[in-house]
Amino acid sequence: MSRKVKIGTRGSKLALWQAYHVEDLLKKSGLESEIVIIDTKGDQVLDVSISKIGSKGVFTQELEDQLLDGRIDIAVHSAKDMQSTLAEEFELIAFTEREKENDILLSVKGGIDIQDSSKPLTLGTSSTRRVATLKHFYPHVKTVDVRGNLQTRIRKMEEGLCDALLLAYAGVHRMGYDDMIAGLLDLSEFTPAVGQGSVAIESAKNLEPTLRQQIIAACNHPQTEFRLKAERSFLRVLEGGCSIPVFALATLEKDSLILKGGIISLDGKHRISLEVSGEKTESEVLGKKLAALVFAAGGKEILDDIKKSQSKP
Ligand SMILES: NCc1[nH]cc(CCC(=O)O)c1CC(=O)O
Repeated sequence: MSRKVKIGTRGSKLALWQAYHVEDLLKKSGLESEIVIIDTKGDQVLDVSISKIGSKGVFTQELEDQLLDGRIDIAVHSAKDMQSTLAEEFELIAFTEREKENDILLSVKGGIDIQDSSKPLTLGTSSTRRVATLKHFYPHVKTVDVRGNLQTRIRKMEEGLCDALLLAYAGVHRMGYDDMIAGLLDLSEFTPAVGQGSVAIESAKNLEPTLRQQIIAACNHPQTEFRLKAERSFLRVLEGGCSIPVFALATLEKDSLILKGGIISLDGKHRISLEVSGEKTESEVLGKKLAALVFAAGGKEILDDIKKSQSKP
């Protein structure tokens, strides 16, 4: 019998759900675990835009410190919140089975239809990708910035800040708000953020090899891993932090992987979305290939413009 796996997680409700999910997967494989809640800088400054405090590692730094000194064995994250490039000492060892990767509309009132441009509609979101996507496909829709956890956002919506929230299905489903879902958005328009819908397990590279292997066997979903590796390889080239409207979605058809992805200008005017396909075992190569195509098609200019506008005070 091996020792208890120490699972590090942030303390938000979504993070805890994810940690319990990993705990369940470990348990099914006969691995005991305990959950260690770790407060991160990102948790302390929820009312400040993440792009203002610098997105790099605000939700991961404290977890990584504890991975390094062995206070925890693994850290559990929403895969989509993970930077595309980790520091040398760390790696993502497993990706849990992805759930529906769509964005959705969440509302307490009926009759929410983004197609209907005859009625005013205000959506709450704080994602640059979602705002830019709306500007591109649904310019009649107004957006309002809404932050905080799901419960807080729902309260703000109920207070009248917006008609509906635009969110990831995964988080809404995990928090048990399925019955408030007013519509699933089309993947070809609202192509999700890289990794959306899967939980990533991070470890230090010096984690004991047998334990590492047991955790992978218990938690990793190989199909999801192929998909996320392709998407993350694409993101790595685009260096898209969470404040850049980059999107990608890989799907598998038997052994071939289809990777769609691109970038949108902040004003929604320019949207580049391309597709590559090949063997699933070539996922990382496919990600780089797609990135090169997107850059060549004008993505480089869009990215440079966004970076320029965001570096202004
Ligand atoms: N951006 C924050 C975030 N990070 C992970 C999720 C949901 C879970 C997931 O997509 O895996 C969310 C909420 C959202 O985007 O609506």
